[in-house]
Amino acid sequence: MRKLEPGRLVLASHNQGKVREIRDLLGPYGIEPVSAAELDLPEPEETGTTFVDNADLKARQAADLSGLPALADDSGLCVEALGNRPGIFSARWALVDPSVDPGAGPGEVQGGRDFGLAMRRVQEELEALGPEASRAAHFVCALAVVWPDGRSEWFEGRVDGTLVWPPRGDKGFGYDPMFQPAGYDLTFGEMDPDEKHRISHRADAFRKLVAALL
Ligand SMILES: O=c1nc[nH]c2c1ncn2[C@H]1C[C@H](O)[C@@H](COP(=O)(O)OP(=O)(O)OP(=O)(O)O)O1
Ligand SMILES: [Mg+2]
Repeated sequence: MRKLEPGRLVLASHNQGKVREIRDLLGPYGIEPVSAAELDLPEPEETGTTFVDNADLKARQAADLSGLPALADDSGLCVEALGNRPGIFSARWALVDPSVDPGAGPGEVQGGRDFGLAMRRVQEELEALGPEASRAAHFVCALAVVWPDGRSEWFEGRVDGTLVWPPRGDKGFGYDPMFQPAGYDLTFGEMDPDEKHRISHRADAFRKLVAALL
């Protein structure tokens, strides 16, 4: 299997929180990816129906446009009592434009995102199910590496936990303040990055990527 080389990898993500975490996770291996923003790559429409599909399409577009190997991450929060929603729609539930139905379909990803709003949407849907509803949830992360010749490899990770309300902490991004991983008293929003990187869905997927490609 081909190996990743330092200085020759595009990171196909437009989410600054995610880019920071992926740089942290790759740093110990001497890989400093070029970001999609630095190359001025457009943000593709995420038309896939699974995390892996969407990670693949984001990495594929970046590899095609740059001629370099590309890495993408598609991830999200799956709430068990909500039939694993928002799932692949996790970023879209944060869209501020109320004309976008957050569960309806791919929609158009534009405008601001507000994760205070997205977390309230999750909490309101859980409250509507009544006090006995399970608050179990998990994060999923799918990583795709697409080589310039179009071949690809995929790695998936997961972390289980519970949703808390109100949200706590401002260290992470996205839904971190309402997610408390199993076995911990802190939410991801309250944890130092090093601690999150030991247990997160992204770290789990990265361990598999590192074993295969580094
Ligand atoms: O560790 C995490 N902690 C908290 N929230 C998280 C995490 N990981 C994913 N999430 C949520 C928020 C994110 O916005 C969405 C992923 O959506 P996703 O399409 O994969 O990413 P994105 O649109 O933010 O950036 P991009 O597609 O350019 O990589 O799930
Ligand atoms: Mg996205």
